[in-house]
Amino acid sequence: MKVLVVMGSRSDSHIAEKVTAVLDEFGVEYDVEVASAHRNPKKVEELAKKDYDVFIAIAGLSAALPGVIAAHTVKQVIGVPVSAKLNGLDALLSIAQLPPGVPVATVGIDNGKNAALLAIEILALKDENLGKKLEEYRERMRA
Ligand SMILES: Nc1c(C(=O)O)ncn1[C@@H]1O[C@H](COP(=O)(O)O)[C@@H](O)[C@H]1O
Repeated sequence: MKVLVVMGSRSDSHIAEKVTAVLDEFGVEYDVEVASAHRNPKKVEELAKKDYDVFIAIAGLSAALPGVIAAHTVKQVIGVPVSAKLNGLDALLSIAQLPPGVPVATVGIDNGKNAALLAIEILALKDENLGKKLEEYRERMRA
């Protein structure tokens, strides 16, 4: 099982690092790409049509990226709004307000950590071992 972590610009790398740190911790395989739905729509379409299990799309400003990926796949897409301007409220609203029929899961502004954990929860539906790791993670948090 593999996750695609895609960001709209290299300037979002600090958020992508939060995502990959958690995926590494859980031993989840992933690829990282930079692709903008506005600047390079063909690349975004090609990536969205690849056989990943979950997509994590990181974007600031108008943040079309998660929704455009969702337009090309029926796999789960998790959007991470980035605080590039307006404290990230612009990106949060863009990602949360997809039209009915094309859902994107949204986490908090800059919250790459939760995006990774949500992706792991989705993968854990088919991977008992990952489920156990999530239980242990929660246990450590409680302690
Ligand atoms: N939201 C998008 C998309 C997209 O949605 O396709 N492409 C770039 N961006 C965002 O523009 C911001 C500024 O990008 P630059 O720093 O490259 O100017 C970034 O936060 C990026 O995610």
